[in-house]
Amino acid sequence: MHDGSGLIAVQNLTKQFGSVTAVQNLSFTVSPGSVTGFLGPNGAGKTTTLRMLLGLVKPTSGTATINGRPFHQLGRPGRVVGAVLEAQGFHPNRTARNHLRVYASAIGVPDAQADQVLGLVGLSTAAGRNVGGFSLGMKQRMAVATALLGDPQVLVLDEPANGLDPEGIAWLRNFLQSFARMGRTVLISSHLLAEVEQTVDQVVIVSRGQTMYYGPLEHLRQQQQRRVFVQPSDVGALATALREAGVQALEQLPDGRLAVSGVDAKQVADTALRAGVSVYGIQEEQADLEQIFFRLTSGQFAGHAPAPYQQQQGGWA
Ligand SMILES: Nc1ncnc2c1ncn2[C@@H]1O[C@H](COP(=O)(O)OP(=O)(O)OP(=O)(O)O)[C@@H](O)[C@H]1O
Repeated sequence: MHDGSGLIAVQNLTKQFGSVTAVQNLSFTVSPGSVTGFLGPNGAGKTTTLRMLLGLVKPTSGTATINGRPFHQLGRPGRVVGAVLEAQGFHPNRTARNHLRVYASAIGVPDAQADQVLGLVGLSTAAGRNVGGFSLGMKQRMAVATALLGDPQVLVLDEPANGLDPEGIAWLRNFLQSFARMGRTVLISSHLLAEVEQTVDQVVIVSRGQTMYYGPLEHLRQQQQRRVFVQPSDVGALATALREAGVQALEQLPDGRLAVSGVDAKQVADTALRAGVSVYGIQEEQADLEQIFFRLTSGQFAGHAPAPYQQQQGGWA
């Protein structure tokens, strides 16, 4: 039973807890048929935003709507949006099936739906087992199953990949992508880009309650300045030729290579050829999304880029 498009719209959303601004003027939309990653480091305001979307926290200003309505105005919200906000408290001595039946009755859907959603998350064979004995990955699947009970148009999951092993992450990815392909809407939060990189179509990256980037992950990658590392026979001559060609972002590395920003390898090689400089090696740097993510979200690095050619050991934070 779906009474709308499944569009999530967050507009100029702000939440102030006393002197703490948890969310500041946040805007984004999530369209049906896509999986959107809601990314940011711990404390960035992700959970607060999702709680406002789900009617659990009142915005200080701005709006968060599903199908154009705030949560409390959705007729039968359990049928419109399924959500998992935190690692769920499961009654350890209750079977998976019974746990789901309790929730099914709470949102007014038939008992049979419990077995239906267990099938969807691959837990049919564990239906009669106590949830207390489930692995973390199985509990995450149970949480997703609970969110699916009302056959919702919109799925909102807070850190669903948290604690999942690679197999669990692969399962989640396939599941969410096929759910979205049915024309439904999926919004998942994570503080780790790598965890959801393969799953999401677009991302909303937040830091300190504000949007840092909103759009397809691929555009983010493309926006980053490329760098070319070149090993020339004469660094000085190539640097001069590149400057004459209008390239200013050059740096000589201690190992004798030249790092050139904002051009591709072909342009550098052509310039070297014209200047009569031999090229012994040339390499284009692949933009590392994880590093881009850290640059966008780490306040520490907000005002300046890190020393360009230092080898990064174990991330930026
Ligand atoms: N009920 C509350 N009272 C006061 N401050 C709060 C409350 N809820 C959240 N905050 C603060 O708002 C900010 C954003 O928190 P939030 O939990 O939304 O971030 P998050 O991005 O979900 O982080 P995490 O990944 O750690 O869950 C933090 O500074 C947090 O301490």
